[in-house]
Amino acid sequence: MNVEHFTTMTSTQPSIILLFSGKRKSGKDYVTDVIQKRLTAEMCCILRLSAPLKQQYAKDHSLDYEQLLGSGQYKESYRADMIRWGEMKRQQDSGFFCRLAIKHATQPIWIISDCRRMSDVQWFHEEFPDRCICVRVEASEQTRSQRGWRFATGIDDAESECGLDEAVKFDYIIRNDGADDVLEKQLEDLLSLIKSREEESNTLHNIKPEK
Ligand SMILES: Nc1ncnc2c1ncn2[C@@H]1O[C@H](COP(=O)(O)OP(=O)(O)OP(=O)(O)O)[C@@H](O)[C@H]1O
Ligand SMILES: C[C@@](O)(CCOP(=O)(O)O)CC(=O)O
Repeated sequence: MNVEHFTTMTSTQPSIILLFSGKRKSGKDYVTDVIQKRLTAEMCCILRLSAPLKQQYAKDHSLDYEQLLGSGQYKESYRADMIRWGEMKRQQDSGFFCRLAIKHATQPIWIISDCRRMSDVQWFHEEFPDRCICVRVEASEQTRSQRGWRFATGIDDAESECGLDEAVKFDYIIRNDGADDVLEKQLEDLLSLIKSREEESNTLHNIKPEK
């Protein structure tokens, strides 16, 4: 699908928010990067709830923020402690990282690439009613293992990984087991869904496209 199909909005509010979730190494970053490229960085930004978390955690613990953002072993060795640290903050204020993550966003389409908890999904639905699309990225355990995933007790069986396994109705589920043509077809379908929801949302919120 061409980017011209999507409108440039004059509003400072987003017209659509894609709430992405998925297990470790399901390919959330990979898939969201491809979608952003299709929509262009002018139209669409990727926001990570874990970015402000990792930034503050890196500062407090004298760690390399860039490596915590990456997909390598460095991040994994701090994951359990980052989860603990983040949950302490969330207990005081469940929207803490959501608010920080969206602070500087100006594009009309937002991708939240790492929703993990019901409180994340609820926060966005409450703050931005009628603008959210819930997308799940799934890959088999075999595929995830090939990408470096190993089951870790206390991580893969905890809320950070399982908080959205039930009780969320996903608007779209992407199977990402590595076949390019299969992924491509699903991305086409998702882009069509985004376009139609964007039109509905703009009508509902009376947002006018730029001339
Ligand atoms: N469809 C794909 N084709 C090729 N490589 C892929 C695909 N999906 C994911 N990968 C690769 O698998 C690895 C894990 O993907 P990614 O970092 O996107 O997963 P993630 O769900 O964001 O993981 P985590 O949250 O555990 O860091 C990366 O090296 C990525 O490039
Ligand atoms: C600490 C944590 O934010 C790490 C997320 O890292 P990533 O999205 O897998 O790159 C997970 C969590 O918030 O429970």
